[in-house]
Amino acid sequence: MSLLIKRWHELADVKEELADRDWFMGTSGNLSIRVGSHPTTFWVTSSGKDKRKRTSEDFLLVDGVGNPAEETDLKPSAETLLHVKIYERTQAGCGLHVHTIDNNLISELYGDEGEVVFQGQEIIKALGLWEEDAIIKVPIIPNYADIPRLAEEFASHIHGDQGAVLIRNHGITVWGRTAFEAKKFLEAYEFLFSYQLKLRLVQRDFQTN
Ligand SMILES: CSCCC(=O)C(=O)COP(=O)(O)O
Ligand SMILES: [Zn+2]
Repeated sequence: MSLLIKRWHELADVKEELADRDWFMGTSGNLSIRVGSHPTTFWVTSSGKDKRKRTSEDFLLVDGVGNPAEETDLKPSAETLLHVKIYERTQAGCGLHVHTIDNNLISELYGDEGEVVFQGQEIIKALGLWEEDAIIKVPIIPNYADIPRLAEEFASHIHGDQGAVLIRNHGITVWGRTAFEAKKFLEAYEFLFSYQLKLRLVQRDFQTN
């Protein structure tokens, strides 16, 4: 099997797993996987599709600036430019963007602070930080409607082959060296968000009773 096809299936499998979690509400979300580096090419989800369905039109191959690399009627994700920034600045192999209620709530609750900070959670080890007192900070950026502006702001928070940025009241974009790693990170972040929200609710109930 060619690398091109192998990566297509890898991304399709990740898409299926995230769909099983119901993380593609209302056609939201977009995914990408690197195919080449010299020059950069990657598979990216077609814009506006129901990402819970598995079809031959789910992904199209784009070049290093996000334009289709082959003749196609498919339109790359409206947010392809954010994936471009990841591959331009890092050796990352995969980028995942999902809208969940939890990541939207966290982005709104901590948006004015510009970041949300986690510490003292075992799941932080899934992000590659194994120290007992490891701290994880997720930047939160404004949801600019202008995608080049959003992509520039997003890019200012890319500092390595793995990372995550929350877009306020929009969603999260996570990247990693491989599709497996990016998915693992995404799941860990969503765990932390869900925990934090539930903790705040329980604490509030505890205080009022
Ligand atoms: C339908 S949600 C608005 C667009 C969006 O934020 C998104 O993630 C999906 O857009 P795409 O063009 O990638 O389908
Ligand atoms: Zn989005």
